[in-house]
Amino acid sequence: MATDSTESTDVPGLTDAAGVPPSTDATGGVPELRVLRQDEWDKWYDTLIRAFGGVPESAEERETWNSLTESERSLGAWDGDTCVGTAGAFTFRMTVPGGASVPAAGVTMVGVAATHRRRGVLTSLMRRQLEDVRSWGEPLAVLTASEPAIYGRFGYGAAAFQLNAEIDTSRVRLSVPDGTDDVRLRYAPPADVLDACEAVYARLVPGRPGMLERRPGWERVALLDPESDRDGASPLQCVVAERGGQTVGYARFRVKPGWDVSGHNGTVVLRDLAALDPAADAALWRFLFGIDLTTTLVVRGRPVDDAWQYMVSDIRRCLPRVRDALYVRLVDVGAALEARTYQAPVDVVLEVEDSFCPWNAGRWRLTGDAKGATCVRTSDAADLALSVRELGAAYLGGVSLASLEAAGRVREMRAGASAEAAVGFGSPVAAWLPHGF
Ligand SMILES: CC(=O)SCCNC(=O)CCNC(=O)[C@H](O)C(C)(C)COP(=O)(O)OP(=O)(O)OC[C@H]1O[C@@H](n2cnc3c(N)ncnc32)[C@H](O)[C@@H]1OP(=O)(O)O
Repeated sequence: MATDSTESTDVPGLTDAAGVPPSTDATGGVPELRVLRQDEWDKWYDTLIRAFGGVPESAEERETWNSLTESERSLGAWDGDTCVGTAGAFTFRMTVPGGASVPAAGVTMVGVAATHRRRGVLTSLMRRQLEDVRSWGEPLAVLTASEPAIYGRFGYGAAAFQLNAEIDTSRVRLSVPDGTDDVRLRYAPPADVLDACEAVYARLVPGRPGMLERRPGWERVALLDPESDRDGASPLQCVVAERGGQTVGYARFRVKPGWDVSGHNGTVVLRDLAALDPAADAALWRFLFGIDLTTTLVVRGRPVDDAWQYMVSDIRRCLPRVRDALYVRLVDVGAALEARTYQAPVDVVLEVEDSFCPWNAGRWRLTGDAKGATCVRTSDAADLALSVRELGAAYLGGVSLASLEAAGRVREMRAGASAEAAVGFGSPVAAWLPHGF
C-alpha cells in the first residue's frame, strides 16, 4: 500500500455524521483516506472514470484533467493498494452578489467504487474535504452534482440554475435591438481567437454571481472537442463579433446536418456564447438562428435570465427547461455572508443548523446593504431559522428565502423577516455557472 504518513488521516476519521465507523469492506479492512500523490493519479482517475461507467476519455481530455488536478487538494480512499474513492478540489474564485471575487473550493471528481458503495466512504471524503477547505481559509465550497440527491446532507444547496432549450428556428423569429447591424461577425478557428474570447469572458465575470475567474490552464477546457462528444456533428466552430476592430463577443458551436423527406433539418448545438453588450449578444443569436440548412438550435447551460428569451416571437416553440446547476456550501458562514453585499438593507439574526460542519452552527447577526456587511455571533433572539443548505441555496441571490420559507425549509421567528431578508439577498442578475468542472 502506498502511504504517506504525513498526509494520512487516522482511521477514526472515517466515521459517519453520528460518529459511527462505516462498515468494513469485503476484505475486512477500513479504507484509508489520504492526500493524492501525483504518481497515483492514473489509478485514482481510473477509479473515478469507472464510477461514471468506465468509458475511457480521449487522450486530450485525460491529459487536460490531469494537468488541472491539484493533487495536494485531492483525496483518495484506499483499500490496500486499490483506490476505492476519489474527491478533488479546484482553487477557484467565484463572483458573489455585489461583484466581489471570493475564494471557493471547486469540489470535483467525486467517485466511490461500486464494490465499496454505501459504506460511508463519500461521507468520510466530504468531511475531510470540508475541514481542509476551512483550514485553507476558503469560505465557500461549490460543485455540480451528478445527482441532486447526493449533496444536501453535506450542506450544499442548489444556488444557480441553468436554462436549456430546443428552439424551432424555422418558426421562431428574433426582434433585435438597435445597433445589431453594426456588429461584424466572422468565422475563426477557435484556438486562433482564444485570447480575444477569454478577454471578453474575463470582463463578464464580475457582473454575474456564480461566474468563476478563469485560472491558467482552464481556457483549454473551453476548446476541448473530443470526437466522442460530437454525436455526428461538426468539430467546434467559432464566430467572433467585432465592432470598431474590437472583439465584443463570440459563440462556439457545432452543426449537425440532417435531411428527411421534406428536406433539410440540421441542428445547431451551442457550446458557449458571451457578449459585452446587447447588440453583440443579439447579433450572435441572430446568426445562430439563421445558419443555412438548420431548423433547430439546441441551447444548454445558459443563464435562466438569458436575453434571447425576451427577443423571440414564440417562447413555446423554444421548449425552455430549467435545471439545477451550481451547488453552494458555506464553509465559513460569517466570512461568506460578509463577502457579499445586499441589494437592500438587511439586519437579521439567523439561527443556523449545521451538523456536518458544527463550527457554523448557532446564531449570527447579519447587518448589511449594497456597500458591505458584517456577520457576527450573537445571543439575540433569532429572526429566521434555517440549515446551512438553505443558506447556500439563497447565497447567490438565485433562490428566494421567502420561497424557501413557503416550502417549510426556513422558519420565520419574527413576522416579516423572510420577506425582508429575501429582498436583501436577491440579485438583479440571475446566478449562473457558465461551465462544468
Ligand atoms: C462533484 C461531483 O463530482 S458529483 C459526482 C458524484 N459521483 C457519481 O455520481 C459517481 C457514481 N456514484 C458514486 O461514485 C457513489 O455512489 C457516490 C459517490 C455518489 C456515493 O458514495 P458512497 O460512498 O456510496 O456514499 P456514502 O456511503 O457515504 O453515502 C452517504 C449517504 O448518502 C446517501 N447516498 C449516497 N449516494 C446517493 C445517491 N446517489 N442518491 C441518493 N443518496 C445517496 C447514502 O444512502 C447515505 O445515506 P444515509 O447516510 O442516510 O445512509
